[in-house]
Amino acid sequence: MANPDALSVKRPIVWTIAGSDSGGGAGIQADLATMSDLDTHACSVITAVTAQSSVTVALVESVSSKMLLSQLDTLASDLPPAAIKIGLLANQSQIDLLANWLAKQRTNWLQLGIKVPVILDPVMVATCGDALATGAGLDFSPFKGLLTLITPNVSELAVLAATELSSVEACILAAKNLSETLSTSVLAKGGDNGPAWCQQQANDLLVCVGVDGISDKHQWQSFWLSSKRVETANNHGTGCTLSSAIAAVMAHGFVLNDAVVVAKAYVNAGLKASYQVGLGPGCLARTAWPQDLGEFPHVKMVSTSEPKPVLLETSQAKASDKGFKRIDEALGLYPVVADLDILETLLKAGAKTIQLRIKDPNAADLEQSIIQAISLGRDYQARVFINDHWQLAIKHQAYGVHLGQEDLIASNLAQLQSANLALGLSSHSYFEILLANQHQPSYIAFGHIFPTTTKVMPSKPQGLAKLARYVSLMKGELPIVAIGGIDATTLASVKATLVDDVAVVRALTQATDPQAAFKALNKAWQAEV
Ligand SMILES: Cc1ncc(COP(=O)(O)OP(=O)(O)O)c(N)n1
Ligand SMILES: Cc1nc(C(=O)O)sc1CCOP(=O)(O)O
Ligand SMILES: [Mg+2]
Repeated sequence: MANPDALSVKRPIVWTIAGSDSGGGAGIQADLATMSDLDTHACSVITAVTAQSSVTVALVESVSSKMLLSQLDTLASDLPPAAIKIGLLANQSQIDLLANWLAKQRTNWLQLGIKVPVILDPVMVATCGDALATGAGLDFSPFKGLLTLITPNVSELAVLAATELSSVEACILAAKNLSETLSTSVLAKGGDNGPAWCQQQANDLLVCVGVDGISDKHQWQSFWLSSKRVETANNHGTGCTLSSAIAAVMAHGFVLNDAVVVAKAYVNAGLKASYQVGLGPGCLARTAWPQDLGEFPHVKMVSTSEPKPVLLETSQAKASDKGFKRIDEALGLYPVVADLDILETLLKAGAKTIQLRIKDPNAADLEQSIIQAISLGRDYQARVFINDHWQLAIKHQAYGVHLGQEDLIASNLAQLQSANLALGLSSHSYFEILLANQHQPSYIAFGHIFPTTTKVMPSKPQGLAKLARYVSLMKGELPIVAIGGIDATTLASVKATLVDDVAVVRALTQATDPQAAFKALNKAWQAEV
């Protein structure tokens, strides 16, 4: 069970609707290789056949409307997609036909309660510089409201926006305008050497529009995703690989923001292992689901006061100065409780880490409760974390503070760090793990693993397969604490993912004998797998 792949029940179906690249590095060929490498079953709808090598596109022939439609209908009846990637559309009539078809299917799927993510890579030119689509300016507006994400590179964005993108601000504006015009999230890719402002490193801009299952604080926001540029000439098929990886990861049930960062890590790893073939740019290698944190991008929310992406050298140096207190002993079974009686009961039962979580900021005896919880922690030599109320935690010198991603924006982390408090941060996705990890907290909580009634969550239950993926990504970096719906019946399966620690609320607070419940659960947690 430690191997996340072993937890995938079956290969979800992903479609690529794109053109054939006879050279094998891009188009349908790159898409199928990527989708298969990322544990999905790939189906193809071919829009055009290209006579293409690494140095030239000799001929492009689009398939007939009849053939395009027949491929779509034939697949839909037997191999319905969990996600769709659209690449080369050879002419305007293909755009119109596909948009019409998608609009009808979308209604059918929605009636069945199915939402199929659609990722459009607006391919216009091959890596060798030759044009692939015919017609001066393709009009993608028929796709309005039908897409989940569009992934133009900076040059394609400039064509779509009919303007030069010579500054960061111009790029942000064009991406936001495109997101409004097509009612979709946008990933504007700065990976190819483009304007001067994006040559130093690879900066992609993600504009989030109505993304399912993410924090309200990230909705409608834009983020810079920055990676060091991988110096290689072998970049043929990078855009195809990225967009098909996004579709494949979404087909596994990850939210859009996660799919984008995983796909970026996949492309970075693929570029590093890329190989020369033919006389022109060679191809990306297929390196399977990324498990190396170093391949993932740095994430920065765009604000009007700080619109520019970070300079990676500087931000990495800063992060290492900023690390929060390391926790030497495992947190273990970590109860999260709302009052002092149960806090003391569980300390008596042997809890060595515990959290006081009082959600009402106007609770009459809030400060007094916090003082007493901290003092009880000292009496029982236990680590007491205070949820949310970081100023009171500093004032009364708690062991640590637990904050959500939403709380991060309103908290002063520098103050917490200089007071030498430990910091736990919540996360609910790869994307939030990256954001949390950039603050170098003492641990990262990840949830909710199973359904919970303790709080209303914007995200879906993550399940064990995702938990195992996050654990394998973060092993050796920081302790990961699993939370949400964990009880005596699920504890063993959570432990089998090799997660470091587990936090529980109801399994203890709603037990008839919380002390006995703690002892039993703790024994099960401490037992060898
Ligand atoms: C260990 C642990 N993990 C997650 C949470 C949730 O924290 P947060 O996202 O701040 O939500 P609230 O608890 O404040 O509702 C937690 N408290 N503890
Ligand atoms: C407080 C909390 N935070 C979560 C997160 O995923 O961030 S899940 C959660 C509730 C956990 O309660 P129970 O153990 O009763 O399911
Ligand atoms: Mg909180």
